[in-house]
Amino acid sequence: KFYNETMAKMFLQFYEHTAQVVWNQFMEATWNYVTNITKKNREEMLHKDSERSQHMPYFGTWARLFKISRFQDPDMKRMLSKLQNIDKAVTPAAQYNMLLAYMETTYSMAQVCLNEGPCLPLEPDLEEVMATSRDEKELLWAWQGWQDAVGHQLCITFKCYVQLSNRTAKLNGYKDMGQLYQELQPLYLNLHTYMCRALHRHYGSELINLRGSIPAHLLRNMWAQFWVNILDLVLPFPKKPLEDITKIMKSQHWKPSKMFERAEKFFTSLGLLSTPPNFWKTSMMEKPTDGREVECHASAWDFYDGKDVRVKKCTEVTIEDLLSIFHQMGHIQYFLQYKNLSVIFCAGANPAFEEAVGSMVTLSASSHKYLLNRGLLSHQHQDSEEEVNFLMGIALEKIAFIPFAYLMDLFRWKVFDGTIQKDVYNQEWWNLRWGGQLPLSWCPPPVPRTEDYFDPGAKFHISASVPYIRYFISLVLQFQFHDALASGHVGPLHRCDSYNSKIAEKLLEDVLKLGSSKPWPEVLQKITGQTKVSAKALMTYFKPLLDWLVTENVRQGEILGWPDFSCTFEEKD
Ligand SMILES: O=C(CCC(O)(O)[C@H](Cc1ccccc1)NC(=O)c1ccccc1)N[C@@H](Cc1ccccc1)C(=O)O
Ligand SMILES: [Zn+2]
Repeated sequence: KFYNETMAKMFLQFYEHTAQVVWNQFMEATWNYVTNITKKNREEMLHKDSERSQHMPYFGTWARLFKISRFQDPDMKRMLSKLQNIDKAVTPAAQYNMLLAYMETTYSMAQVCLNEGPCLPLEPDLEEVMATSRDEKELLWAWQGWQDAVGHQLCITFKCYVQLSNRTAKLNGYKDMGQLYQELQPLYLNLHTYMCRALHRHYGSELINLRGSIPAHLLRNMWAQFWVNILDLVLPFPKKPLEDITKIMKSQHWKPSKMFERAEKFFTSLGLLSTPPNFWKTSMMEKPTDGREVECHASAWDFYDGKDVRVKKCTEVTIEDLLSIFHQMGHIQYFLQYKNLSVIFCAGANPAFEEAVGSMVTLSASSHKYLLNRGLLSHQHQDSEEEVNFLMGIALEKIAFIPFAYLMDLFRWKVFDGTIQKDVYNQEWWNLRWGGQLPLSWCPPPVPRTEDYFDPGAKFHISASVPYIRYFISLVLQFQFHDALASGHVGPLHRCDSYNSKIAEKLLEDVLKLGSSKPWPEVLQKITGQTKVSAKALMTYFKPLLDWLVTENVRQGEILGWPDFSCTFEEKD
């Protein structure tokens, strides 16, 4: 075993230089593929991927020769220990990477064809139908079409992917998630109970059984993960509807570039960094119209050369996409802040931090104050009833998301640890979603689903094998960050807008610059003063809504608690 620090320093510098080149080339090749899906670009990406997959274990093995317990320098110790575990992150098998590419491409290219006439892709067409259609049959057509289009093709492939994955189930980290999930239950349960009654009023009892589930296609989101598009059906005070920001954006002739400029301006208003000039040339901000096939799911890209950062998004002019752009610019801000660190530390304190930075900013950007100042709202003030309506809108995006984000990786961990066998993937997915032992989101499939389909694959992160628990933790974390930044703010948390806040700058800058060079509890403490993720700030934010919901549910004589699972899973006929 080596343990002299000079040797280790040279080793790390050698790793640093080679890793930067390998990662930059891999990102470039992957970018070329996802923004122009062709056979040639796929082969080039897979070639660079295999180089990356070999580079990691090679240095991982070498790093294990160092006895880090003998070292003094904490950064050196942390770098070497990260390197010693680096090859666990990638599966070298080439056919594994080919499967991944195939699944992700299948998702991105899937379309639903009308009997006679065009075939519709997910973005923007099917998502538009799901978000805006008021015709239950049309919603069902789009929902079923998409599940079948992707689920059918991935059914076999996903089984092979699981076979090849050497992922060990990370159930251990799971226990404290369960604790967080329990903490949020009262909020979710009250919201769900209220939603059932409100939707029952609208759709009638043939579609909504009063004490239980809401069919997945009625929530106006392809995955029933956000319910904000049915706000008009469940508005607590219907006489005081919220202004339609998408309509206002369109009437003001917003363009995608303006949406990106506004998001960037928010970060610079906090004294954070602006994007480099090439960002505006190299990013893909709209779906190409030259016939290229692209992967539309939004993402932010770091090319590990300290200057090339990009966003890829098929932007539509809607408030949902504006907030999504804030989320992407949060990733970009992290890239810019940690760019001078060793490539080993060029990541967020943990994956949930990466997701929480941008989402935290959307909390300010969704505030009445920010939108009013930006000319996106005209009503000067909100009375208490309008405030409840506002909080309902945010809750349909953030609270409805809780069970979905929780079960996405609960499902995958059960698949990887063998609890869920491959002959019942689809049935177990739907059981988790609306039946079973955990009170989850109760959104059953509107039509019977069989094992000829793999419906989880209809969600990007399953097809692209992107972990999801990061979004569940980010949901709690973003409110904790928002609350920390609001420390100078007077008034309720949901009215806080950190735009131009100098306190925010102080808190955020030091933290983002740390990348993953420090243990995340230490980083959390720097922002919030606590070392634990806590749902307290989230519950404070929604307190006025929860009070209203409890009163309303009691008034309606609701019996809280699990609905009767009268509708059992339809056996395959
Ligand atoms: O998927 C996203 C946004 C895309 C992303 O920014 O999280 C993206 C996902 C992705 C895409 C391709 C490969 C890997 C991950 N993540 C990034 O662009 C990213 C993440 C970490 C570091 C750098 C970039 N949001 C989730 C959940 C969500 C999050 C926030 C608000 C609403 C909804 C969803 O839509 O279901
Ligand atoms: Zn993200």
